[in-house]
Amino acid sequence: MPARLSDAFKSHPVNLQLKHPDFNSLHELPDSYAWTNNDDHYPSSLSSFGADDSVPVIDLSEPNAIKLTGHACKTWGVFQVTNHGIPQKLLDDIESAGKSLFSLPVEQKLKAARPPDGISGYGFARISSFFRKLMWSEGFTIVGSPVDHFRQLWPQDYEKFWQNANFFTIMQVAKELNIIEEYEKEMKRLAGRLMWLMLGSLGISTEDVKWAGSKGEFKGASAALQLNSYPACPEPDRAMGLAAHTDSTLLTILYQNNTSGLQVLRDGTGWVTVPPMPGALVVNVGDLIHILSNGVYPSVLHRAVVNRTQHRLSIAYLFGPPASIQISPLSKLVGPSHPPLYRPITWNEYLGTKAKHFNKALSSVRLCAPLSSLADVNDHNSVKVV
Ligand SMILES: C=C1C[C@]23C[C@H]1CC[C@H]2[C@@]12CCC[C@@](C)(C(=O)O1)[C@H]2[C@@H]3C(=O)O
Ligand SMILES: O=C(O)CCC(=O)C(=O)O
Ligand SMILES: [Fe+2]
Repeated sequence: MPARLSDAFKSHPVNLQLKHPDFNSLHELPDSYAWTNNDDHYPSSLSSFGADDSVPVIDLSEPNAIKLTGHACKTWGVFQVTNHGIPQKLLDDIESAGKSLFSLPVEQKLKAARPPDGISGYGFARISSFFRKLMWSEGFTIVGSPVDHFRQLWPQDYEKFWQNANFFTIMQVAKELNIIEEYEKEMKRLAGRLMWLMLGSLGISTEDVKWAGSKGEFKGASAALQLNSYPACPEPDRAMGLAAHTDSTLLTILYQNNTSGLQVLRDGTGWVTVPPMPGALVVNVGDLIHILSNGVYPSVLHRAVVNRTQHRLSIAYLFGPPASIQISPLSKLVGPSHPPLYRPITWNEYLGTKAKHFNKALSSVRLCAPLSSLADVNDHNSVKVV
């Protein structure tokens, strides 16, 4: 049987069974949440106010969207998209569904805690184990059908729930499960479209990517939905919502509510805020596009900061290939003058590598170490970007 995404961490369990706090009851920042510059692997304070250095916004209905996408991937690794075809109603609905999940009592959420060797469930971000300090956030990871999740995450409650709940509650939960399902379906379609804008701009066509299917529809693709909640924080300048990382995906589509917090690290500039734009979605280049493109489209280092007054919510659709397909630099992009820089690796194997090496994961699959004089500035893991 081919490997499934949900098995990715079976051989790399991570123990994060720390009790999650009730953030709303904390009126000052506990020491365990107070970050200093030394606690992050990357510079934390450099903030950019440059008005002309802002993340590209691409209107997907424009005829030159493909060119703009290629340029954004090469120079930023992140862009926002408008006219993407996801109905505003669905974005509003998924935001409400996310809010209602996070507003459950802590004990209820902890019943759905992600097991150490699992991918799905409630808890701190997986990468938390690489830091001495805790992040000011909580998350739900959903892989596959939300109905199966409901059953798996709250097994004791599942049968009882359908037997005892009143009509209104049942309708409410059914509606939320439906919204998550619909959101996953729409995101998958958009992810496929974005993949072809990215690959197309590199001169790659559907025949070049066998696992994309004959119509390039990425039928066997896998994905995870990550709901992130960042409660208002009494001392935002000393806290970290989600520490700097690149996504272990092909690409990530992120919806953020109207509160800013997402920042990307830009060479020579520092941390640049990706401002929330009503109706727009953020697209990140992940490590697997970095590999497929042989480093031409570098994955983007990003993080989430928090604020004093507003609760922030983000929903990331983490899109990847079928879990057991080998990903390697596309043959059209390699040749005598462009040797392949990365060895073939499956998504599951890469997730395991990330669980083990975190920000050294990409360089650990690199074939030839860059000479210091030819340092690959696109590889965050070999060169510190300051
Ligand atoms: C498919 C994925 C991608 C994961 C692991 C697994 C499920 C959850 C994803 C995230 C979501 C939050 C940031 C991150 C860094 C984390 O800690 O969990 C992501 C990670 C990755 O991109 O590496
Ligand atoms: O909350 C955000 O803006 C970032 C979330 C993120 O980076 C992730 O879920 O991978
Ligand atoms: Fe991310």
